[in-house]
Amino acid sequence: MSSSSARVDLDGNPINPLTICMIGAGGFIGSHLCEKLMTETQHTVLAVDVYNDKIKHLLEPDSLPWAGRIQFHRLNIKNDSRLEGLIKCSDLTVNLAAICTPADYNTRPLDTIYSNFIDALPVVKYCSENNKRLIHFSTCEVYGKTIGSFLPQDSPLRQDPAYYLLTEDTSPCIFGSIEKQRWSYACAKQLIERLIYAEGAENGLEFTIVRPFNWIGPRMDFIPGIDGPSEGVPRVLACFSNNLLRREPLKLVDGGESQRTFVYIKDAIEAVHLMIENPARANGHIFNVGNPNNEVTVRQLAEMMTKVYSKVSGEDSIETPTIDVSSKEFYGEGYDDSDKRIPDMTIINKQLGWDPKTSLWDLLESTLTYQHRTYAEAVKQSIAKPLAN
Ligand SMILES: NC(=O)c1ccc[n+]([C@@H]2O[C@H](COP(=O)([O-])OP(=O)(O)OC[C@H]3O[C@@H](n4cnc5c(N)ncnc54)[C@H](O)[C@@H]3O)[C@@H](O)[C@H]2O)c1
Ligand SMILES: O=c1ccn([C@@H]2O[C@H](COP(=O)(O)OP(=O)(O)O[C@H]3OC[C@](O)(CO)[C@H]3O)[C@@H](O)[C@H]2O)c(=O)[nH]1
Repeated sequence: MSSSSARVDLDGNPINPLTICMIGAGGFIGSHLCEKLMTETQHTVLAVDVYNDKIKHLLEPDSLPWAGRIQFHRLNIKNDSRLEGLIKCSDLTVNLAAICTPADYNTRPLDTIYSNFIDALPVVKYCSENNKRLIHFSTCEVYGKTIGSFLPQDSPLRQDPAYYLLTEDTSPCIFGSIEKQRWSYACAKQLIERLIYAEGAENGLEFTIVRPFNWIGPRMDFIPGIDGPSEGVPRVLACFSNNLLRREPLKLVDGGESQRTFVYIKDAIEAVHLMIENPARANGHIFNVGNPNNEVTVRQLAEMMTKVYSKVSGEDSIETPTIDVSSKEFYGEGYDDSDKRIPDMTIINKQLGWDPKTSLWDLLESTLTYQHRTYAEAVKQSIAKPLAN
């Protein structure tokens, strides 16, 4: 779609081109958000990250239709004095930068806490001091475990949505004990949310907080040994994709009984786009962004991915498609898990009229088609190499 000055917001007001400082623009969500802003709007993006592999296709060649509207700034926000200048010359800052892979939360808790709390502090401060709007990415993990998970297994109350539905302004945040270092991430995210909220209340910071519920799609994380470390453990979509590409059983942590709702990245990006262009409706709000209709256990996810991958690759599935592993074996000491995550969509629907559209089967079909096209050949070669030596 071509962008035009006639575009209007949800209240019929013309949308003026913005300059957006996007921190973490080189990651999974950032790459899709940059793509959306380049192809469908006239906004300019100052893309900040330490990596740019996932947005290279948007940065060059110079003949791209949006050339001049996206600039990459390779900087680490931990220690770079250029950050304040970039925030100052933007209308809006979107902060996506974080360590956000569960394998790191209990094994690198200090890096996790620094990344998700300490490193975000200057971003909040510069936005507040310079009267700049901030959209900050938090997580559904701030809810932790559901109230329902503490009820007896056979309690009929477990079926009552009041005991499991996660609502921005009423649900409690329930984390495990301190030695369960899994919660280092959720706790750091919760504290930065509280700080942003306090900056809004005391100093008038215009903010929106996003709580993503398992956004998945192409370019998520990495395939170990291909475009990431061989021993690295990415999030579940990439772990299972890697197993399917290598024709290995998918590993189900603690029986694969945890439940998740998965939303297609392209649906979720629509929601962020609406937040960017409708500040009067988005400011001061915390938004769940997920797809309550796409709930599965991790075991069901594994089964569905196996079927979809067979369809898109034309390969039969292996004889033993899944195996069970303990969380201690897979993630190490201090891992814990959220039992169930269903987002209440009332607030985002009321404020922005947003609803997710894509079914889990359809989103897996397009994502696994991408995974197969992008990685199958490289994985085959990496498997063949040691044999050839
Ligand atoms: N993908 C999801 O489903 C999901 C769910 C919950 C929360 N989130 C949150 O959304 C945000 C983006 O997630 P994502 O899935 O795109 O993750 P990602 O890891 O793909 O992207 C994060 C990006 O931030 C960059 N970054 C990290 N530290 C940096 C630093 N100090 N300086 C500069 N750049 C830095 C990384 O290089 C990376 O490119 C994170 O804050 C995450 O906690 C995502
Ligand atoms: O090979 C595997 C990998 C994972 N699991 C289990 O799948 C569940 C989901 O895991 P994952 O996608 O890695 O992450 P979480 O949903 O637990 O946490 C994320 O949610 C949002 C975010 O904040 C950022 O993305 C992050 O914290 C889980 O139960 C794993 O144990 C598996 O069985 N096999």
